[in-house]
Amino acid sequence: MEPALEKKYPVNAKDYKLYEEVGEGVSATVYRALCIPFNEIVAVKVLDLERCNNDLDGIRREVQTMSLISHPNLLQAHCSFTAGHGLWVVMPYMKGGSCLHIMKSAFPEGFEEPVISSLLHEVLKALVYLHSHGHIHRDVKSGNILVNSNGFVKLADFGVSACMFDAGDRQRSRNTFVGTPCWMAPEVMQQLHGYDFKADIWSFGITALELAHGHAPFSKYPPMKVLLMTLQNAPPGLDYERDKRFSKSFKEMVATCLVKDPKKRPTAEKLLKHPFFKRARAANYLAQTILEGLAPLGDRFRTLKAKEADLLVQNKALYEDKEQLSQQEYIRGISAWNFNLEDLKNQAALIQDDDINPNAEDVKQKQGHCDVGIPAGRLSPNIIDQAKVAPNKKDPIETLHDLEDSLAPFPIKPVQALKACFDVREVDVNATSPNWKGTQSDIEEQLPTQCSSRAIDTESRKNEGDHLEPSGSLPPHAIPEDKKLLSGPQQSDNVPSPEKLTFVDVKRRDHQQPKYQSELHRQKKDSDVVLPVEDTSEVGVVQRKGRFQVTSADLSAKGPVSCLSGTACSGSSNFTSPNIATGTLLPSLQAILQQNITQRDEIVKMIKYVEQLAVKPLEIVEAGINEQLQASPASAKERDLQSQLVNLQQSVQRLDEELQRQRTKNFQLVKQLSFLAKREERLKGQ
Ligand SMILES: Nc1ncnc2c1ncn2[C@@H]1O[C@H](COP(=O)(O)OP(=O)(O)OP(=O)(O)O)[C@@H](O)[C@H]1O
Repeated sequence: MEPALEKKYPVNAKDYKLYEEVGEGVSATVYRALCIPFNEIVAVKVLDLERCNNDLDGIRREVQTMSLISHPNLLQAHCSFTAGHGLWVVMPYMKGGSCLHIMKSAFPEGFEEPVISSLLHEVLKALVYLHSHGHIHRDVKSGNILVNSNGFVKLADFGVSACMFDAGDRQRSRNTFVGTPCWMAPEVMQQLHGYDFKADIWSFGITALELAHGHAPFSKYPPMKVLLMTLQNAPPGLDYERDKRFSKSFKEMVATCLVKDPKKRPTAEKLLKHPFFKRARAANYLAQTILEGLAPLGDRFRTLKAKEADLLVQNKALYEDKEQLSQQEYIRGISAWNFNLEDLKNQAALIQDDDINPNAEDVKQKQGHCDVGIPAGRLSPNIIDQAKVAPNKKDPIETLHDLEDSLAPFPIKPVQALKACFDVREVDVNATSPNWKGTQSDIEEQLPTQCSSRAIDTESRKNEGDHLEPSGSLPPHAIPEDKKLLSGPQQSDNVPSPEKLTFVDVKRRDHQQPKYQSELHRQKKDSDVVLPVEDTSEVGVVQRKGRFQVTSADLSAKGPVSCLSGTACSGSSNFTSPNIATGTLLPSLQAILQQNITQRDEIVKMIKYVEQLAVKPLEIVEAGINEQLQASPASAKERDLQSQLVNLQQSVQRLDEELQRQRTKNFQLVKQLSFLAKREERLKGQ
């Protein structure tokens, strides 16, 4: 441990004198500062708790991780404390700043290979340490690689790191969508099985390209487009004309990291043995090569900020263009993707015909070559065609459809991935729909059971605030029957298809309605597919996250809701209405009851199956977690199994909840049936 870290740094703001700004992130500003009692220059990262969007869990995680880790290549916090509505994190001052800032100031075309090797070698050592201690960094990028005045390299920013062995919320957070789109591994975007430390290896590969070119692949595109391109295109690599200057071993090293199948990526430990890192040189080499002649960090930061401002002024006409904004965020090295509706609207509007094409260079270089994620042969003709000819302009929803088709080889539907990107969660329709409340509609409340079952089957389902509910999906390979059980007509109506989704800014609805209607919504509204926002109110809300909801047209209170295939199941049916003949209702109710019983049986079967699979290994895992944290790192397979087991555990819990729900519904239906039967008898008697 470095001697400075053993000192007890004061935990009071008055003991620090803040100087100039040296960095800025999504929720934090970093200052050069003086620790007065020690007369020592430090960096103070001030996190604005109000700007953090209630992500206190994330902040806690960052501070916790920063103070627990201890490795020469990881930026460890000296201390942290709250001051006003800010959280101050005191850390060593890294005078050189981030590699991103160094590149932006002096190496716009990227670094030379020995520099890259030296930088990445240090980062890799940090990753080996983190992974062996059960952490995934999740935000590896040049903006988070800091260099001090002696050329020592430290990986920083644990704002989005996660612990792989954690139980509970933190474990579940591995199923969340965090990081920076350009550096984000496809499996993180896909959100199916969660992800593991191999996601860092992908980001490491992207960082290598960033250091080689001066920018990350796709960095000029808005996040939505980056998502599409990462999922659709072959992985980026060092195979362009301009990359001729790089060695074969560098190209190979990058290629091994940027494989879409995470299992095929090497571990950090294995990667460290790659011949490319034999070129790594000592810290003083870096100091001489990349730091010499650089202006002080504060000045560089100011210049970059001024450039950014200029860019904004110069592109006034394009001010609304998210590509510009995205670029500026990139220049600042900002990690998070800001999920607000305006972003969504602009991003959707930006997806044009050429947006989902691999760029010309890509096509030239990569046709016929596509990595394990989407083998070229398995690419839908759609994508291949797009690569060859310029298609007609399509609306964003159509584009999503195309994407859905073209991603058929992926185990997850892109809409699900996009839902994760939009960070919306599903809520129980019955609970939120005022039209399904009240005594008169008690029966109705019970009827659309299928509509709400989807709400349970989502991994983006979270409580408000920082608690995540159990992630939903069962590993398909673990339970082959799950497809059989959860697919088919019963499922189809539960899944809001892209054209049924409307993004609604709840908070702004009342006073900014015309402004916030997204392109997605407007276009569909025009074609009468989606209810006008005015009509949606709370009805049909299937997802909600913070102030955002996703509504489904099918859940309209005004129209009938076909929840069961071919079965009458109207959300607006009124059982007390004299217009409805009980004779026609009874068969329907009986059919629904039958469906419920069948479904319940399936769920019970599934629970049993999952329990059988899960119980024993889970005991072993629980007992072993502590050992693993201390002992040598588990193998990739072990980690994979652990991850699957946790998923299974969560699935059991989820299914159990669903079973309870179904039981209650069954009970109500039986009651209703007997009530109707009696009524019919009474009517016959009259
Ligand atoms: N200890 C440090 N010494 C010098 N500069 C620093 C230090 N820590 C951070 N910086 C600079 O401040 C920038 C923002 O810091 P940081 O990434 O930790 O903030 P953040 O809000 O977590 O940002 P993001 O989430 O966008 O990565 C960094 O990119 C880096 O340039």
